[in-house]
Amino acid sequence: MHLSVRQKDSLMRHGVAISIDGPSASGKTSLAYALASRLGTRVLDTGLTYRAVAYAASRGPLPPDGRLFDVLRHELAAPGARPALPAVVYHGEDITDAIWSAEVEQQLRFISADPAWRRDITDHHRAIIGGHERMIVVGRDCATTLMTNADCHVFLTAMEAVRRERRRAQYRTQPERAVNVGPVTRLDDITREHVSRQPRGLVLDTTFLPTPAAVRAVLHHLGECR
Ligand SMILES: Nc1ncnc2c1ncn2[C@@H]1O[C@H](COP(=O)(O)OP(=O)(O)OP(=O)(O)O)[C@@H](O)[C@H]1O
Ligand SMILES: Nc1ccn([C@@H]2O[C@H](COP(=O)(O)O)[C@@H](O)[C@H]2O)c(=O)n1
Repeated sequence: MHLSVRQKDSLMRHGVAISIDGPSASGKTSLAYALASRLGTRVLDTGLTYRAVAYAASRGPLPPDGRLFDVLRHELAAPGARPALPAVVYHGEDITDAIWSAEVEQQLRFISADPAWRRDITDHHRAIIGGHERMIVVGRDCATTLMTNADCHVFLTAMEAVRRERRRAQYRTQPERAVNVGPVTRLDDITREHVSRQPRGLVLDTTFLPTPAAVRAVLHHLGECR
């Protein structure tokens, strides 16, 4: 399951566009950063924008129509080794840690269920991707909406109990973080179906598949798609 040196060289020279979708704690972020460091590709973690908007909503009235993204900045993760989470800034304040609070988690439900917010956030992501088309985009509707022309669409899944345990272990040392891991949602099902029908689609169950093995599977798949 390895790319030849020539294939890897070509991927790094020309860049690669990958969408990664899946339910919470299926391993999307881990896979994205591991691939990014192998391929020198930038990462857009769309969940951070949803969290940032939820944070802004929890802080009081939002700026008038269309102005939110003037004051909310969400950096792409630069190529290279796995960075700390990319900085998210609201009104000049670093909210990178604050977006993981229980309060934000509660607001998230309303933001992600609201079609108007989904549209505005999607437009914002499209504007970011417009300037860097060769990148890894991670989230919930990336294959269906944001990166329909990716070189490879990945959908990760894993048993709910395993995802829940991963998150519990991850946050054992960060009790202030309150991230819900629930059942697979309807949006997850739609995206999974979509990815499984794509010639460039790859559905991986990470229940017993460590991240390095998932990286190898994606690289192998990329090699076959190109
Ligand atoms: N393939 C894997 N096998 C075992 N543990 C994993 C795997 N992938 C990720 N993990 C662990 O599971 C936890 C959640 O991983 P990660 O943040 O990558 O998931 P995610 O799908 O991006 O979650 P979310 O959508 O909620 O942000 C982390 O502690 C990570 O180390
Ligand atoms: N493309 C996306 C990304 C995220 N969401 C919603 O935001 C929540 C936070 O995302 P995490 O990846 O940090 O867990 C997530 O639970 C979704 O509700 C989304 O709808 N679409």
